[in-house]
Amino acid sequence: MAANTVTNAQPDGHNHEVGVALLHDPVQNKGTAYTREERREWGLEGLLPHAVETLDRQVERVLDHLARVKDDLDQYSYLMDLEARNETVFYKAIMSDPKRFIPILYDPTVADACEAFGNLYRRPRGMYITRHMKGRIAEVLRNWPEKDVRFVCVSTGGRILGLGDIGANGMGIPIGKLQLYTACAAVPPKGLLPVLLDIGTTNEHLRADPFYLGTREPPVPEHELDELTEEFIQAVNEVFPGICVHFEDWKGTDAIRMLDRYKDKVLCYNDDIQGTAAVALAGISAGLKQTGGKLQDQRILFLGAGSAGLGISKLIAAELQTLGLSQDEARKRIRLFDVNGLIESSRTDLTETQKLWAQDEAPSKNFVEVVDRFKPTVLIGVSTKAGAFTREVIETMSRHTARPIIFALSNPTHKAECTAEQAYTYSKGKALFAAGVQFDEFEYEGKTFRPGQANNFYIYPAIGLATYAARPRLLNDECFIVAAHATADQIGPSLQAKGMLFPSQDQIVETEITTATRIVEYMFESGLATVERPVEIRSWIESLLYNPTY
Ligand SMILES: O=C([O-])CC(=O)C(=O)O
Ligand SMILES: [Mg+2]
Repeated sequence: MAANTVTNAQPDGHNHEVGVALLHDPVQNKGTAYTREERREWGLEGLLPHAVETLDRQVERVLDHLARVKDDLDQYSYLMDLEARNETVFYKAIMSDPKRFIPILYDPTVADACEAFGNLYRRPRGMYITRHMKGRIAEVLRNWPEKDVRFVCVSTGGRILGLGDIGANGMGIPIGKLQLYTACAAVPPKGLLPVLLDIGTTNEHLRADPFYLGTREPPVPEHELDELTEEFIQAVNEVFPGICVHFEDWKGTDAIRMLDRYKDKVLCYNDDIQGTAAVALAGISAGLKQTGGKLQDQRILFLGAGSAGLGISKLIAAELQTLGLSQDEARKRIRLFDVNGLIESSRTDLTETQKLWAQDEAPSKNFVEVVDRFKPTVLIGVSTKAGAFTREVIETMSRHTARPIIFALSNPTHKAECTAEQAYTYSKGKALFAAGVQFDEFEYEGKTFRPGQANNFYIYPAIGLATYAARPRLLNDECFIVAAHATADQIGPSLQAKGMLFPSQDQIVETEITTATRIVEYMFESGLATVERPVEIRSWIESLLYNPTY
């Protein structure tokens, strides 16, 4: 019995479990791949079936099983269990076919997983920090077994995808986002920590649900959230020095406030603001390469003026200023329209950030009228209003512009402002279209259209890999602009000919390494990096990558 509980110290200082404990450690476990010698050495004899398998055979079994599971959410659950048993097989399987597995691990399936979080729950993952731990957050973080944590992805659950406030059910998002650091950019999974900052929820339905696993209280007031976040930021930096904080899916106003407060003080970023902005900029740049237009000549209209819309506007304006426009001129190229109508200077309900975008012009609550008046060449939906890009909206836009660029970014699928089919049909095949989720190819009048997926997963894993390698002091907007251009530059002539706005997902790891290389070059040039500059950046980055193998 004793052999099953003792651990053996390894030369690297880590303990090598033995016996059943070894089979229950997902990082070390090799399952049926243990050789006969290893089985003898680690007390595993009799605990495994006879066959000794290769990693490839183990992966084949997983793929064979998944091919027979019809329901995406069942596939998701199977994969989560696999990760909890054997991390190597899990990553090897999903990295063997990222295009197939991104929609399972992540958007749109992760949306269903979050909504059913309390029902699907099997075992804890990541950390849950609540208001009750106030004053003791550092102590609580020390319960995490890994000491060299490099990224914490933290959500309050306050605005999960387009689903609104789902409180602690939102934990699926930090988990999924960090899995994509590894699946899309080969960032080693060991130092990735998902955190749900459980501040309560406005969602009364969930608070009354017997299976709900979060605090059943309304959210803490703003000043208390700010205190809790301040303590959290200090604590993660104290317990895990050099950590990068990735903010994800906070309520919009909280997201903007926290990013403004921390971006110049600690290593952090907000994926919904900066990652989404960069992917939108990448898509617009790629679209303009196809239409031959220039960014400074575009008129860009947003439906939705929350953290994503404001983040994209800010990044586009920053880019326009580098092209020579004044701040004023840059802002004039952009309009935002939200639930209360056009953002213009007579509005009295605007936040400080929204006011920056208010022009002196006639108020309007009619979106089609604004489309007709402003004549956008680029239309971006970040509203969570499914179907808001109606036939009338798209037809009106198409009357004024030869190749309308239309991005329906709200997700999951049932929140998108329009479908690919609608964008192509209403624009009579003229639209360059992308959505936050992947829509199928669509055939219109004999031509096949390939919708893009304008999702921040093209950006944040590369930002993660660059940060992992260069350990920058801070991340600034320029890092995201570099990421956007690096992404757009990877759509070669053959992809452009097919109307593609984003690189193919089949080679996503290669793509993101290329993007990360450009970001790291910028980090060295700008003095953000804190490590010594290697002679050859790309091969150095490649030497740091996670490779799922035994
Ligand atoms: O997760 C995604 O697909 C994009 C995203 O960050 C969000 O919608 O909050
Ligand atoms: Mg998000």
